[in-house]
Amino acid sequence: MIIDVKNVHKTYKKQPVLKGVDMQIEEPAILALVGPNGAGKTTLLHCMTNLLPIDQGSIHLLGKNHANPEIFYETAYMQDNRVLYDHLTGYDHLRFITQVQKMDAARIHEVTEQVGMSSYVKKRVRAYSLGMKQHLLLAMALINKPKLLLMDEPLNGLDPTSALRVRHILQEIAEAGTTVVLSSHILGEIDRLTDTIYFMKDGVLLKESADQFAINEYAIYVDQPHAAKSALEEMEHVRVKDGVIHFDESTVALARVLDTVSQQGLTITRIENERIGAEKRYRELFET
Ligand SMILES: Nc1ncnc2c1ncn2[C@@H]1O[C@H](COP(=O)(O)OP(=O)(O)OP(=O)(O)O)[C@@H](O)[C@H]1O
Repeated sequence: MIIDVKNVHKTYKKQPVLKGVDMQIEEPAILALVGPNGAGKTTLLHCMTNLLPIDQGSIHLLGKNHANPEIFYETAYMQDNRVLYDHLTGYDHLRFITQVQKMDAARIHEVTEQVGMSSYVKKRVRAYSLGMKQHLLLAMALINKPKLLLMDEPLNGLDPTSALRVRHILQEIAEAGTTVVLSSHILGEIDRLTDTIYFMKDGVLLKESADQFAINEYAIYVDQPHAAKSALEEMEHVRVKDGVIHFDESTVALARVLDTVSQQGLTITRIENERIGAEKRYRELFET
């Protein structure tokens, strides 16, 4: 089993945070950990990697007890940037890991190219932006080619190009057999990465598959926005805003909207389609 978390409890002083968490992963996959601030996501990741002791339950990663330090030859944990040392360079951080893990230093060059930080790897971390620090943390997490990669908010502070690059890297390593667990508040990005979401609510994990709640949201742009409004505003579940026709495919058939548009003699100039899953379910679970 890749991840076997059983009935884990964790209380800080008198505040219970994890109240019987279970997570069993048998096949390589990308899994998202989602929940509001303070729900306990970081606490769970810290417990999984044994940075925090658990009060009750058991945790095994890649078949080994999580207290066995050998797990770090095959597991990586990308934490937030407080683990970085300002006065050291990115290279120093990576070199330290290759030395401890007895890896060839040539791997540093490979991984810095992969995450796109070659131009500043020799600069001190104090001169890094938030996004540059995220790149370094990612390089540190990937350098030992982990079979299991745990990531706390890896998309924080990334510009759209970097976020795209990270998404591609995660998809690539997942296809090659690495299991990735990432916590994130960027729900649109989660929808692009995975269908398997663990929502953390009231100290336990609810496993959900986006297949069951995702919707296909369409936005159709036409050449005569005013005509679109009068032709479609009567249609149930269709909204026309600023001349753009919006609807969710589970409530209105695409063909029906397209027929109406063409009957009115309108020309479609653009169609956008977005899968919305994590965000919709998040609202149902946490904003009631
Ligand atoms: N060292 C600590 N001592 C006491 N309480 C703590 C400690 N660390 C976290 N907590 C509390 O535990 C709860 C869960 O915190 P945690 O950081 O795990 O949440 P999170 O889901 O990762 O939140 P975020 O999305 O804001 O990162 C919070 O109420 C927090 O105040």
